[in-house]
Amino acid sequence: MRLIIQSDFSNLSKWAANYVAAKINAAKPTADKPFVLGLPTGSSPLGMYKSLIELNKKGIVSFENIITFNMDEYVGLAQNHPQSYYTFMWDNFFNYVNIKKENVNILNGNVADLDEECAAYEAKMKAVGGVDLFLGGIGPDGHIAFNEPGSSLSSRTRVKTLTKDTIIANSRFFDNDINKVPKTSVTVGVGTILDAKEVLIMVNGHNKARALAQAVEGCINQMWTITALQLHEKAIIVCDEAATEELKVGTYRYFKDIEGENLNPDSLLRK
Ligand SMILES: N[C@@H]1[C@@H](O)[C@H](O)[C@@H](COP(=O)(O)O)O[C@@H]1O
Repeated sequence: MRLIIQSDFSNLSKWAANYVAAKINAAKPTADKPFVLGLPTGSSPLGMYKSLIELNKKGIVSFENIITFNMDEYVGLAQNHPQSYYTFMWDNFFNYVNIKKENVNILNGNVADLDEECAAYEAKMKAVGGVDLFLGGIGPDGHIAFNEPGSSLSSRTRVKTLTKDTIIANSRFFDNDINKVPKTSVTVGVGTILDAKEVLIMVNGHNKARALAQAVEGCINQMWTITALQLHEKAIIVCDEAATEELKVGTYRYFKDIEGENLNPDSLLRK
């Protein structure tokens, strides 16, 4: 696993966006050979989406031949609800880049048969050749997508009940009222994420420090589902200084030293 430590959220976001753009450009996607991205919601990826929109406007990266699969969605929230992940994605990213609507995939949490929806999502990912790069954030309890503590590390796309911690954390988007937060979600599994050719996770802020320490220094275990990333052959975590608070000094220095010039976001687009 690589750990890229950036000074702040702005540089973390720029690094992640430049990495994504460089990967897309290196793959030279076409209509017949599209590049497949896995995408998250939440506050962690917001800066990256802004940077990608800028790169797209400047002609540095195109989303014309990109297929996307979002990680998760609430169950029972109308698609046009301001807090649905569908609305989030169109408001914060898709409306501002040259992506084709038919190439966007987001789980529908309003269908009668959610199990069928989840199975079809997995099948579609496979049909397009699998995810090339899965992007993500993590919850303060180390959950990835909505794979809450105790989720199987080989889980696939399915319905998940949200924990009290997540409901409380996400109530900030629902007038701070936990009763308004949906109690269940549909989410890709840990196994689904591990199947991607590459995984890039963004972690920022003090409230993620314990989760980051578990992810990098902890043992692989189902109570911190992000630790499964240690099993992936090409995993990167990009974080800010605030999130490193619980890392050992030696771990922090090790990754700073080993990444050297790679820490400069501009170096990614020069290659
Ligand atoms: N399902 C999402 C996760 O995919 C996300 O990583 C997490 C952290 O959100 P934030 O980035 O806002 O801290 O929130 C939710 O639970």
